[in-house]
Parts: sequence; structure tokens; C-alpha cells
Amino acid sequence: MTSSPLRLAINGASGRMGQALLSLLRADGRFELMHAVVSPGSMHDGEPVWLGQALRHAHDWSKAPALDVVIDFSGPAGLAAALDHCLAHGIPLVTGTTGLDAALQARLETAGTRIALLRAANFSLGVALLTRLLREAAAALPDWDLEIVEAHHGRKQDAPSGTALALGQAAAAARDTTLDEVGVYSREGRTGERVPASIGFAVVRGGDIVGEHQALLIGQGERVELGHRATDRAIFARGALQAAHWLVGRAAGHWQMEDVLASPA
Ligand SMILES: NC(=O)C1=CN([C@@H]2O[C@H](COP(=O)(O)OP(=O)(O)OC[C@H]3O[C@@H](n4cnc5c(N)ncnc54)[C@H](OP(=O)(O)O)[C@@H]3O)[C@@H](O)[C@H]2O)C=CC1
Ligand SMILES: O=C(O)C1=N[C@H](C(=O)O)C[C@H](O)C1
Repeated sequence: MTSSPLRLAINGASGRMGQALLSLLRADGRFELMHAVVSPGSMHDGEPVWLGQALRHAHDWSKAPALDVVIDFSGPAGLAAALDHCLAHGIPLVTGTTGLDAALQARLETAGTRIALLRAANFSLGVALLTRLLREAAAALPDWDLEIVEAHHGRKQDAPSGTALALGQAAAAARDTTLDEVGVYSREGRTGERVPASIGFAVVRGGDIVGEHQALLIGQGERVELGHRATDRAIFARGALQAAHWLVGRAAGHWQMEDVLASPA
């Protein structure tokens, strides 16, 4: 039996991730792209999404047709607008946007009581595995110093990356603490000695780096290094499309990539 394609909107369609999604969607019969959202004032507003086709970029959610699911990779303001629309119409939302403030995090938390929401700081399979390995390593080596280093392209707006923070949270939880308790985000000048049991973050920005994360577990006389290097944004786009397909028809609540990977159908 063939089912009709899911009616999809992409929020942030003109961006790096939006473009990665659009190029996969051309050959993905599971979805029909109905709406492609850009920022108010975007130079792409009104432009065709695909050459020779009728669908155009729009900045306005009020013009959106009926939808089965929304995928968001935009920024905090873009995510807030997409969330409003999804809440008003009961539409499931997949979001990969990072760098959210506490107020938007709280709004998303509450939204999970009304719609199906899937948030992930990183949609790649490799980072899902890295997170699992880091949890194990952080628990197995509780006294070793842990530092997380990330590197991204020069246009990235937030630091540390959402992935670095999520890795830090996973490691902190594996050590029965929280990042609020043990995270160290900058070192400059006369810092004094490393704070015992802290988790430190270091950030590199430059050029066209897609996304690199390294967790260093540093002991006396030895070191364990766990890392992931993304070289193509298609890995994130593929994961987000898989998540969107999976999320349609799920109950309201907060879902994770682990749920998708555990029951892929
Ligand atoms: N979870 C994951 O796996 C990944 C997450 N990300 C995250 O996704 C987000 C986007 O990344 P990236 O694609 O590189 O960013 P870009 O800056 O390349 O693209 C941002 C997109 O969002 C649009 N936008 C900006 N503001 C608004 C708004 N208020 N309303 C609607 N659309 C808006 C922009 O429109 P325009 O430019 O036309 O004005 C553009 O299309 C970031 O938070 C990044 O960290 C990125 C990669 C993977
Ligand atoms: O902005 C990016 O590019 C990326 N952002 C995500 C993050 O903040 O972790 C994921 C990926 O590393 C690329």
C-alpha cells in the first residue's frame, strides 16, 4: 500500500541546513514540500525554492497551507515563530536550532504538553554514538579531567555548539552531576588551577568547518580521545528527515533521536 507524501514546511529554507534539506527532498518521495520559510526581510523572500517550480520562499507563517510536520533549522527568533504556528495548528515540530535562551527553552518545554516535539543539537548517527561512548567513558573514569573541544565555520552564531553542550550534559549526568554545577566556559588571564571535577569547553571558529567535536579524558600519563568530524551537512539533513517522518502521528511530548533510532519504522 502506498501512502500519500507528508506535507512538510522547512523553516530556515535559504540557510546552510535549509539548502541541505532541499537537495535531499528532491529525491525523497516521503514528503511534499509545501512551505519554505525565510526571515522577514530576507533577500530570498519571494524567490522560487527550486528553479522552474511554483513554490516560493515566504517569510509569513499566516500563508502556510495545511501541514503534517515542520522542520526548523533557523535561529531563536525563527524557531519562536515556527513554534507559534505549530502550537496554533497542532503540528509536530522537529528542530535542530541551537543557542536558545532560557525563556525559549522554557516555552519549548511547555509546548511538549500540546504537540509532538523532537529537538536534537545534532542529527548525525556518529554523534549519537559518540554521546553513548562518552557517557560510558565519563562514568568509567570518574576522576579523569574532561575537556570538550568543538570547531565550526566562521558564520556560526552560538558557542559552545549545541552538540558540545549536549555532550557535556551527557557526561555530567553519567557522573551524577549537572553542567550547571561543573561547566567551565572560559579561561583567560590568571585562572588558577583547573577546578577538580569540572568539564571545560574550548571553541574554534573558522572557514567552512562543518562541525567537529572532541572529548578529551585526561588522566596522569595517559589520555582517551573520543571525537566526531562532520564533513557534509547531508548527515544532519538525513537525520532530521528521518525524525520528521517518524514523528508524524506520535503523541504530544518530547521525543529524542534515540527514540527514532530505537524504532526506525
Ligand atoms: N541539530 C543539528 O544537527 C544542526 C543544527 N544546526 C543549527 O541550525 C541553525 C541554522 O544553522 P544554519 O543553517 O547553518 O544557519 P544559516 O544562517 O545558514 O541559516 C539560517 C536560516 O534561518 C532563516 N531565518 C533567520 N531568522 C529567521 C526568522 N526570524 N524566521 C524565519 N527564518 C529565519 C534564514 O533566512 P535568511 O538568511 O534568508 O534571512 C536562513 O534561511 C543553527 O542554530 C545551527 O546551530 C546546524 C546544523 C546541524
Ligand atoms: O551551526 C552549525 O553549523 C552546527 N550546529 C550544531 C551545533 O551547534 O551543535 C550541530 C553541528 O555541529 C553544526
